Amino acid sequence: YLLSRVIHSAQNSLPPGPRRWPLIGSALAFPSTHPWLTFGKWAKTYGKIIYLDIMGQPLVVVNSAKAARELLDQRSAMYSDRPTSGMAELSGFAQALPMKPYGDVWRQQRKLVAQDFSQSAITRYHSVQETEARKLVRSLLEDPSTLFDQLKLRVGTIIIRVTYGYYLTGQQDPFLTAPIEVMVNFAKATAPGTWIVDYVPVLRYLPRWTPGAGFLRTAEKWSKMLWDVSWDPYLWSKKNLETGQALLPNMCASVFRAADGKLSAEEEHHLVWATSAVLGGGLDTNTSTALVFFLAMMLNPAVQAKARQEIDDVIGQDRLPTIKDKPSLPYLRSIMTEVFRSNPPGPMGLPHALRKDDIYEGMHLPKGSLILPNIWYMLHDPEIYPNPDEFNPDRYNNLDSEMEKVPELVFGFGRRVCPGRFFAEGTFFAIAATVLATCEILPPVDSEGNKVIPDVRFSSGTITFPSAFEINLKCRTPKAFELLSRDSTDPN
Ligand code: HEM
Repeated sequence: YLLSRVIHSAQNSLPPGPRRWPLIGSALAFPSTHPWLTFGKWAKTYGKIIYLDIMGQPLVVVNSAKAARELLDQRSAMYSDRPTSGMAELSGFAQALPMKPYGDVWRQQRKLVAQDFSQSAITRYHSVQETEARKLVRSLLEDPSTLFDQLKLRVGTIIIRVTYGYYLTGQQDPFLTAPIEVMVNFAKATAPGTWIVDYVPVLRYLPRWTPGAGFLRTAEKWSKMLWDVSWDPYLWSKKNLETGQALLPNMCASVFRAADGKLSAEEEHHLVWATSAVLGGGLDTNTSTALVFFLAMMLNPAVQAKARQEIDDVIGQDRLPTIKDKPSLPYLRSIMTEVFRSNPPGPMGLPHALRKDDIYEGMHLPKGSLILPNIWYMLHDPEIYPNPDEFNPDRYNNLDSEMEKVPELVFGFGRRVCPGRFFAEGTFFAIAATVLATCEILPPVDSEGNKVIPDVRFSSGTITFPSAFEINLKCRTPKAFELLSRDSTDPN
């Protein structure tokens, strides 16, 4: 009763935001690309919580880490839902846990992922991550111009191997090319402000032949692709667990074993969509992170040299670093942190949805609002990170308590926080440590021997990527080259 009275009195105190017009609300002001940059600029005018209304759909942008913590973490029972209608749902993405509404099905799927990728369970995947990192560096030494393709291949190999026990045959393997294509659709389907049907759900009932209903045909096509991408590797894994071709351990096999090989139709459904979420969650995010790392290293030779020195001091040159060495390499951890801070792969995370009316610092946040955390701005707020555009791993003073604040934002919030965080950090560490221990990352040179420094832009969308750039890679010593050709046999 009290809350409803407070809400009533706060009816007129929605958070500030751009002007709202009748019917369309603030649709005209919604940025068509890179919304995190515009929302960040708006922080100066409107403050850290911004209210928009797109054709009746309330949207709340959260520009402050403190507010995100207080709302999405501390009030997580109210803030853990996802938007339930619109293009993402029409395209089938709401079947997999990242976009599932908060509830039992989400809980079942999430449990499967959380078990297999818990901090203690993932040590059994270390050797897969380390071996693929070595293969990556070897291929890059052969031809550094293949950086983008090789990264997709190696990150894809890791995630598909640990999820289904399948080892990719190469870059053209459909088990890799199909999910990459589906991730492009995912980025488009979930980009806020793109689809009118996200705000006017009744449009989904348009007859398919009407002008303007093209999005329905697109959604149908995307939905079919998603279905195949989710079921095909799962069915392969199920069949080949019996033939012995599926490599162990892997997530599907672990779930089968725990159930004595007998899954009900419902359990099988949960497993298919949970594994599909792992594939989707782990592919583009880790590729984007590793690309930003290579770019940052090429542009910052002094940072690179300092990291190499740390590895030489702590590990020496007779073996390669393994993921177990991470706690003893604080400078390398600062570099990883700075990579995440400078360009978080998901600049606005994933939208949460608010289940009930709420009041925050006297402002009314209406039930059903989409909550968009502007992670990018939280990590570029000059009051918290002075000179935010400078790549400076020293800003953390090697302190884990300072570093930790970055992944705590980059991997999302509350009950929806990324369940793949520690596995993702393992893949990233394996790549970063292996390449720094063995190579120098240099800019390419033109025909006259001048360094070519690329002008890199970042794409818009749910997961952001740097535009194409090239690197040069020089192996440090013959011994380093020799170490790279061994698989990691760490029995962890
Ligand atoms: C650098 C790598 C990664 C980053 C930056 C990242 C970031 C995120 C973010 C921001 C969210 C949304 C959290 C929220 O709603 O507040 C998320 C969700 C999710 N991520 Fe990751 N992620 C990464 C890697 C992975 C990996 C490797 C996996 C697979 C094991 C994974 C699986 C998932 C899943 C299943 C969800 C949905 C969780 C839910 O809705 O309950 N992610 N991730």
